[in-house]
Amino acid sequence: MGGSFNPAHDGHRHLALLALHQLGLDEVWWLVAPQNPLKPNDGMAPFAQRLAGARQVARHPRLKPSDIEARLGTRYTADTLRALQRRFPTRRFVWIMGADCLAEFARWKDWRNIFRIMPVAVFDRPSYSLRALWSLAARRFARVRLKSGSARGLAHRQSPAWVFLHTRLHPASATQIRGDANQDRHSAGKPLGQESGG
Ligand SMILES: Nc1ncnc2c1ncn2[C@@H]1O[C@H](COP(=O)(O)OP(=O)(O)OP(=O)(O)O)[C@@H](O)[C@H]1O
Ligand SMILES: O=C(O)c1ccc[n+]([C@@H]2O[C@H](COP(=O)([O-])O)[C@@H](O)[C@H]2O)c1
Repeated sequence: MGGSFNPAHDGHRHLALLALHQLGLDEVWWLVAPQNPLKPNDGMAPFAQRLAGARQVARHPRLKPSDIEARLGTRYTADTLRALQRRFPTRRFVWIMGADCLAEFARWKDWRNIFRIMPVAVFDRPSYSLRALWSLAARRFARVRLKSGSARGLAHRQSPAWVFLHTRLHPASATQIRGDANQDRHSAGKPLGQESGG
């Protein structure tokens, strides 16, 4: 699974543990993205800080935050996944993401080929399931969507193949955490009693 992890939070851990168990994986690698090509650089914490945060949140021997995307020198997921397969030819990979990513997948570079490079597992996330399932990507690849009962063997399927898993939801979001932190900083600068509102 890839992410900005700006910052890492329990929603990432929730997603990774669901993927580990429901897909029957050996490990879940957290590819800390040097820079999401669709997100502004502004407000993005330094890479080392985001990686350190991911390591603190993961706290599990089989969840592996990694700087490999920075070392591979790739920025787009399609390039990263091809490079991973070249570097680890005997491993079987699954690309894991939350429903919000599927909802906007058609904006990613070479997104059709991501489905062809390796199997994809999408996990539900509060308020995104309808948008994800009606997205261009979901409709375009509807014929190769597997039933959720096939999730366990997904890593061994021929791509394109993907699943959408309706699972327990986790409300955490980095946008909200950054918003709360800004609010706290803002309130801290105000006289007592004026922390919220005007
Ligand atoms: N609460 C969650 N439930 C399920 N998946 C999640 C959750 N939070 C993040 N993810 C997934 O983790 C991956 C990395 O997410 P990311 O680092 O962008 O966190 P985020 O909370 O979505 O950040 P932001 O709000 O800045 O977009 C993505 O695939 C995203 O869909
Ligand atoms: O390849 C792309 O065009 C692309 C566009 C948007 C996001 N991504 C990747 O999707 C992952 C999730 O990104 P984010 O910022 O939502 O956590 C992360 O690995 C990004 O590099 C990739």
